[in-house]
Amino acid sequence: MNPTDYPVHVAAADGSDADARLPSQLSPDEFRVLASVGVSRAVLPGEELFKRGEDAQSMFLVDTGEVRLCFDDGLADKLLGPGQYFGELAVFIGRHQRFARAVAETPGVLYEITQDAFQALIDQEPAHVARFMRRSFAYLVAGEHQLVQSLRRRNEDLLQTLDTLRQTRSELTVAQQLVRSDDLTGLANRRGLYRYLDELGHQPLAGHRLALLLVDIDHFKQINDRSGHLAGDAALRAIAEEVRRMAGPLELPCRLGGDEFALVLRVADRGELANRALGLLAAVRSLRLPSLGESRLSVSVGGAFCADPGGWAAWYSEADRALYAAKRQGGDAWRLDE
Ligand SMILES: Nc1nc2c(ncn2[C@@H]2O[C@H](COP(=O)(O)OP(=O)(O)OP(=O)(O)O)[C@@H](O)[C@H]2O)c(=O)[nH]1
Repeated sequence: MNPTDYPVHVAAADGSDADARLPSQLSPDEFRVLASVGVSRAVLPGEELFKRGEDAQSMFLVDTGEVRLCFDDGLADKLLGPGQYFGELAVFIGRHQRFARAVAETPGVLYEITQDAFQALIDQEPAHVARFMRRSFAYLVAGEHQLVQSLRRRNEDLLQTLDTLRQTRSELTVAQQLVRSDDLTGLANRRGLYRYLDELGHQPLAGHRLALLLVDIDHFKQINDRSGHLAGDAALRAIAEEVRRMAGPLELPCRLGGDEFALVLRVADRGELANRALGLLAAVRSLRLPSLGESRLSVSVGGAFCADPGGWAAWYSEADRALYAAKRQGGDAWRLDE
């Protein structure tokens, strides 16, 4: 066999080939020549020949028994048997740190060849040594190539996993948005409102006051009864649109449930809050929905300023009191709880 034709078999980097054997099998002739400059040494199972990271000064031939090379870093171990060699870089390139740990797997006999002994062999048997080195380098290059391939495959797997994670994250974001919004109107729901209030606690208000407007449709039950549930839904969507239009970019329009909506606003003062509430009353009053025929829509609005966004219950009940004051007034009106 041509020296470079030796089948090269390197254990897979994923450790799937734990019992891989190096094909670095020496011919009896090569073994004899190399062993002639080595020192024979008997080893017992578990005996450590060198550690990973240790300064390398000699190479080894396995005469009998087996030796395990442990690379760690997720690479599979390699098991070497009679006629195989390892640690050869120590005699090729001189001092370097060992890549692996070598441990005797079974009782056996090894030949240890030092750098000086190898140097002497180069002078005595240049043709043999040249052939041996050529074959060893071919093996090392092929091993390196397989390692690069395996790292590339691993990298591709990682990129794919990353893609899947990104997709899952965006699906999660969509799912979170759905969980926090109302199906019928697309406005935030109660869960969305609580989340918004949580986040509000950490944001500066820049000279504004936080205010809540509670909005409830007047006589909505009658609308459903007279025009049907679908017409009622259309009315809810149309009013939701007006509530949404009334909200600025940092403000939250939401549907709390049934025919009740809420707007969390940032206003300068009472006057601005009144204008926003009156604007909403007027916008709803001017709605004309074909599905409602001659029936007109109106809402009642209750407002309250907020002392603490964490104290939602108190804030809500103040706005609710104002809302019912507006209802008692006959609806289509707004009141502020002061
Ligand atoms: N079409 C429709 N109706 C709903 C929906 N959710 C709740 N409703 C109805 O909204 C109505 C609310 O009625 P009430 O709470 O009595 O209020 P109201 O008739 O507006 O009375 P006032 O508030 O006192 O003016 C009920 O008849 C509910 O069935 C919905 O998603 N779609």
